[in-house]
Amino acid sequence: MAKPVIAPSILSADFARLGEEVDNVLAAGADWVHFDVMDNHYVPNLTIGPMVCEALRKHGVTAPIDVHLMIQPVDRIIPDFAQAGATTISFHPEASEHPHRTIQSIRDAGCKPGLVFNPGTALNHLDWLINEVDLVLLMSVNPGFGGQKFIPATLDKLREARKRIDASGRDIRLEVDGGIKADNIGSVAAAGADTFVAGSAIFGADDYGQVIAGMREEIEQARS
Ligand SMILES: O=C(CO)[C@H](O)[C@H](O)COP(=O)(O)O
Repeated sequence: MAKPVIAPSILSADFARLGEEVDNVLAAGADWVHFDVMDNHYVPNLTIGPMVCEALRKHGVTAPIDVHLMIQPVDRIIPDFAQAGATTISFHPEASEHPHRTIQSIRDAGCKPGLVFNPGTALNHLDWLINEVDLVLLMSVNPGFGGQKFIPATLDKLREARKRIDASGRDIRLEVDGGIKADNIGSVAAAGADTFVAGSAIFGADDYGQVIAGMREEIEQARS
């Protein structure tokens, strides 16, 4: 099983102090920075774009920046995010007219492509795209807002995604996002996730390091 990755979602960070918040969460043991891009069209909320990603790189962030596009259309912003320093770029296949082409353009831009599935979206897009992606992200809440409750049916979906990834024989991360806390991260790890996005559980705590360490312990226990 791949090394667990904890990716705090900056959606729940204090945007007035974003650079400092990201520095603090990485110093507290986070592996990646999860970067939620919302357009008030594909999802009913509006957040941040490539300029903020570039600003984090200029600030000195060297950790992987895991961009989750909740936007429609998808394609035209990809080169800008690559230029801005994105590491992975994930998108919702139903938001792209040509998901295979979108994946190709993410790779051509020098980033790792990922596919994202909403709670109500079947995994069928993996049938013909699993060999093209480096990451599969299952949403465990409906996208658009932090601080929502984890949807338990995600556990069965994670098991299904894990089977498909293992059968592919490829090195693909299985990421989960939405309502992840220390008290459910063990069950999502046991269901096959290896990459864990958490926003409010981390940025809402006084001690980021304590929450991240607690999450790691739960993951290790679930794997042992
Ligand atoms: O993509 C998202 C919402 O669309 C967020 O990353 C996600 O909800 C994380 O926040 P929390 O851990 O508070 O649920």
